Amino acid sequence: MALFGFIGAGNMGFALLKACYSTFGKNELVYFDASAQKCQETESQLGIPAEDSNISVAKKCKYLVLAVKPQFMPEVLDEIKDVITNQIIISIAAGISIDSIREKLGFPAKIVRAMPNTPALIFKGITGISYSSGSFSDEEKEIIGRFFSSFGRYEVFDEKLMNAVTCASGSSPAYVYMFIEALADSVVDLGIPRDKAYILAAQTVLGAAAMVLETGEHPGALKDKVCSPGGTTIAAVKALEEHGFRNAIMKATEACFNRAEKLTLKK
Ligand SMILES: NC(=O)C1=CN([C@@H]2O[C@H](COP(=O)(O)OP(=O)(O)OC[C@H]3O[C@@H](n4cnc5c(N)ncnc54)[C@H](O)[C@@H]3O)[C@@H](O)[C@H]2O)C=CC1
Ligand SMILES: O=C(O)[C@@H]1CCC=N1
Repeated sequence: MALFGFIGAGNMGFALLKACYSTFGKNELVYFDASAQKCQETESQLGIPAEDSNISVAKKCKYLVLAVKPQFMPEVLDEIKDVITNQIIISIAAGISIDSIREKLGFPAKIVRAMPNTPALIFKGITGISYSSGSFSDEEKEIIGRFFSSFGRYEVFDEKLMNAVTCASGSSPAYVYMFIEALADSVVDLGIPRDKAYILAAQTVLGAAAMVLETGEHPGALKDKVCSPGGTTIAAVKALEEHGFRNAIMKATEACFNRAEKLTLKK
């Protein structure tokens, strides 16, 4: 019997498997992916052979991580529902509510709904989590906490905020990469070599993010300290405002949230 079982070893499933491997060890992990290639890749990287089915994974673990796309959740839940007894389900699927999972399973299993992000692959993720009703023991909460800490930080939210969390944790790395790409392209245009452009842009994002987290100062105050009167930065800030920079981010969040709301499992 292993502590953790994974159904799905794609982008996120593999990242979480890898972190779990480092924290809990290979004897505490079982997994299966419908793609034989994913199973082979995971075995070659972690040295753990895949199980032969989702059922086998579900039967052999206490904490069952569902890491398939939201569209595949109904078929996976149908497949495993007869072997779920006291396992705790950890779902990372965008938009899929705790109630809709319980409805598919046919009973009120203990569920943790979570929204991690891809920096989990290098143990620098941020995950929003939400506990279902049902009493989680202190030991279960401790193991769940260690699991989510194994690939970065985590924060607990009321489930009604999980689609909003998705906009700021799960999806937002994509826009940060777009920002880095655009900033790098713009300085390549000014003659900076491309490799150095990515270093300048990415290290700036890393450093600015660390300033927010480590100083506790308001992001606006930190921005003001960069903007010398009549200087270069305020000229750039003015151009960003003229082009709707902040509004573009807010519109992105609105679109992300609306999509998450639409993904909820149909009965
Ligand atoms: N990619 C991301 O940045 C994030 C993704 N998520 C969530 O994680 C989940 C997985 O997303 P990704 O890893 O990006 O997708 P992915 O497509 O990379 O991985 C999903 C894996 O599930 C496997 N799979 C499909 N049907 C299956 C079945 N019936 N049984 C077993 N395995 C099956 C696929 O072969 C694939 O390897 C999604 O629900 C997504 O909403 C959450 C946070 C961030
Ligand atoms: O784009 C998606 O639907 C998934 C969920 C959050 C990040 N990737």
